[in-house]
This record gives sequence, structure tokens and C-alpha cells, in this order.
Amino acid sequence: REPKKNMPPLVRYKFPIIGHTYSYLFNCEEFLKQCKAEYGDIFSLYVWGQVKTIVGKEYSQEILSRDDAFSFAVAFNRRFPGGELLKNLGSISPTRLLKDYIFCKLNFYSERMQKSLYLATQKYIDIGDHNEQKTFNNMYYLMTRIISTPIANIFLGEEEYQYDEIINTFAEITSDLSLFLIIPPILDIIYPGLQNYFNCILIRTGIYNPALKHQDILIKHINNQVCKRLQEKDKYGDSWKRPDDFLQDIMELDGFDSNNVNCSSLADKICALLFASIHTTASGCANVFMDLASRPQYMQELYEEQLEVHKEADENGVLPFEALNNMKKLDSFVRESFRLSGHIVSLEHVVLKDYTFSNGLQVPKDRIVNIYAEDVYQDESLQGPNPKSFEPFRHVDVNASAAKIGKNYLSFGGGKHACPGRYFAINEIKFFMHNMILNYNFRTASGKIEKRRMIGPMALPSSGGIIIEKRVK
Ligand code: HEM
Repeated sequence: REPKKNMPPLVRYKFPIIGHTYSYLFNCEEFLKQCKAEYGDIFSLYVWGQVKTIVGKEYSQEILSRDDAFSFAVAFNRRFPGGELLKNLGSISPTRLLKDYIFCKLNFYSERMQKSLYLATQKYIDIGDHNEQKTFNNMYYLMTRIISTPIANIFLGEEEYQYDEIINTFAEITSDLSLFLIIPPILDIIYPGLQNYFNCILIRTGIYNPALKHQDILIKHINNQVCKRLQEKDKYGDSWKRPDDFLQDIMELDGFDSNNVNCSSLADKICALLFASIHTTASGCANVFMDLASRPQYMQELYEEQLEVHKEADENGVLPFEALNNMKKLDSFVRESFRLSGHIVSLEHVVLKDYTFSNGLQVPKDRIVNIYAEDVYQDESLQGPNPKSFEPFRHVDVNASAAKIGKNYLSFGGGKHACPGRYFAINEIKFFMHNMILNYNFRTASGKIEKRRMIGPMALPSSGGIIIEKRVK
């Protein structure tokens, strides 16, 4: 208790220890609406033995823009034992690596992204002829495989991405490791931070380490690839054709010693990026696909746009990078899907030093704050008329692309630490949807709109069935 501070109001609760945990988990949407109506834009809850502050639309940008006072990374590391799981990561920031070696080459990687994406779509959807149709009951599962394929191609190269073992590791690593984020931090009720401490002990003692099997697979493949490349470089000298992929880039970083290659460190760098990229992109893509399957009335309009865009494709069906800019309706559809299928509360940050919001309310150092995303997404002044309804083309004329961050769109965070992978992810989703819309018909098996699945404030793609068949052209 800090009597001198003008802290956000703590919502009343009946039961000590449990506090608001039950309502937050089982009735989050309604509960938060009531809290906001009664307590205002910023209020605190008592969840899992800790006070956390929920910040509504008016003040959310303060959290994202003040990285001297709020940190997403510190909050993440408090809940996720990344240091224990990825012991050989080294000091280079994954964000730096991505910016230096991948995001500046999006244009260069575009053709490979499309080719491997289309190959993966054929392989995993696998519909033979026009009369066949298939029902998929877990789009998210399917999307993790499809999305992982171009990512594996770009990260590990044209050879390694062809191994099923690699695709499975890419696809599964995030969900295996996210167990630490999904399991409720019950031990924190006894003492804040105890759950993470306990998780670290599980990993350190080897009782439970879900990263190990994936690291072993990655190390094996990286080792093969590194040896092969070094031998070929030796053999062919100046005429050696350097593979252009992320693995080669990080092999050549300062400090690289060809006589003593640290494959564990290379594997951990890739694991860190997989954690950031696979689940997020696969869920986003599954949601977009589900949203269109749920609303067949928009299919024709999108089909016509994609048909027009496809005129720019070369003889192999590959689009020039610039064609992405012409998928305006699809882009707006993607943004609308992200807007309405996200978490109710997101972007957990830790307060790094005592902070006073512009309305005078103060949060102390070490407090957990979360952004009330739904408050942003259901606000008419930020979203336009009927903010709760899915209007796929509402962003077409307002110059707001699916990757454009801003105070009315928080899916990729904001400020200095906004997701650096957002263009990569949105490109991948648009290329995937372009191909699906042109070549397949799809609809929900229930014939109804499939909504996101909620676990407390967290949203996951619906697991409702989708029927897919080849389009008759
Ligand atoms: C639809 C897909 C994605 C979503 C929804 C997403 C979302 C986010 C969010 C919300 C953040 C936190 C931003 C903040 O602190 O304000 C973030 C950070 C980050 N994302 Fe993504 N992301 C996606 C795809 C990717 C991809 C494909 C990559 C890499 C290839 C990536 C790499 C990163 C990294 C490295 C950070 C940390 C940035 C920093 O701390 O400076 N993300 N992402």
C-alpha cells in the first residue's frame, strides 16, 4: 500500500486470495465492461494473487510510447523462462537480427515465400480433383504447417525446408513452449514470481523441458548444413555460390569461427525467432481464413480483385512484390479480421519506474499493466460506425493497411517496440489468401459464423470445421 500515490481504483471483490481471478477467467468480456463503467478508464484487479492495472483506450498509447516507463520484454520474461530454455542465445537481440537480415530483404524473399507457400498449401490441403471436398477441423493446426514452410525456407535455406522434421519442429515449438504462458500462475498466489521460479527449476533439473527435442532437431540440421557449406566453400573457392538465407547470414556474424562452429547458439537464435513468428502468423492467418469462410457473401468481390491482381503474375504464377499493394480489399479484410479476433486484454507490460498517467493516476514501479484492447476496438470514435460489426472493406479508403499500427489498431503493439515482423506476416497471409481465393471454395461446416475461442482474456482461432473444395473456373 502506498498512501501517497493517487493509484487507479481497485475493483471491489468478495473473496480474499481469489480476488477477481474467477470473473477474469470465466466472464472476462462482461466483467471488464462493468469494471470500466463503474471505475473509469484505468482500474486495478486482483488476479492470481497480484494487483494488475487495466488501461483503457484513452491511455493505452502512453504505455506503448513510453519505453522508459513500461516494458513488454520484462513482463514477458517474468512469465516465460526464456533464459533457461535458450541458454545459448547470446547477447545479440533477435529484433536486430531480423531488421538487419530479413526485413530489409522482403522483396528479395518474396518469390521464395510464394513458391514455398503454394507448395505447402497443395501438400497440406491435398485436394485431388474438382469433385473432392475435405473438412478440416483445426485450421490453426493446418496453418502452423503451411506458415512454417516459407519461414523454414527463408531461415534455413532451400534444402532444409524440405524435411518434414524441420516443418514439424517449426510448427510445434511455439505451442510446446507456450505451455509456460498458458498454465495459470497458481503459485504466484503464494508469492509473486514463484511460478516462474518453479518453472525454471523444472527445466534446470530436466524434469520438464519442451524445448530440448526441438533444439536437438535444429542442431542436427544446422550442423549438417554448416558442414556442407563450409566444405563447398573450401572446394569451390571464389566460384562458390553463397546460399542466401538467414542461416548463412548469422553464420557470418562477427566472431564466427569456422573451426569451432557453435550450432547450439545458431539453433537458439532461430528458436527465439520461431517463438515470435509462428503462432502469431498462423493464428492470424487461420482467423482471416475462418472469417472469410464464415462470410461467403464477400467471396466474389475478393475473387474479382485477386483475379485482376493475378494478371501481373509470371508464367509460374509468381506475383511481383508490388502486387501486394493492389490487394486493397483483401488487405482491408485482413485488418478487419485482426481487429475483431484479437485478445480482450493484451500487451502486458511491467512498470519500470513510478509513472503518472496524463489523467493524474499513478502506477508504482513493478506493477503489471495490460491494455484493454477490446475497449479500443469497440469504440466508435476510433473505429468508425458500427465498431462491433465485421465490415471487411471499412479500411479500404482510409489509408490504413493491415500492417499499419496506430492508436486504433494494437494487434502489432506500437511505439519503438512495435512488431518488426508485421510486414513479413501480413505479406505471407495475403499471398496465402490470394492463392486460396483463386483456387478453392471454402465455407464453415456449420454454415454459421465461427467466432474466436476465448480462454479468459486470451483469444484463439475457432476450431470449427471448414469445408474446402477446388474452385471450378
Ligand atoms: C500476425 C503476426 C504477428 C503478430 C500479431 C505479432 C505481434 C507482436 C506484438 C503485439 C509485439 C509486441 C509489440 C510491442 O511491444 O509493442 C511483437 C513484437 C515482436 N515481434 Fe511480432 N507479431 C507477428 C509476427 C511476427 C513475425 C513474423 C516476426 C518475425 C519474423 C515477429 C517478430 C517480433 C519481434 C522480434 C518482436 C519484439 C520487438 C521488440 O521488442 O522490439 N513477429 N509482435
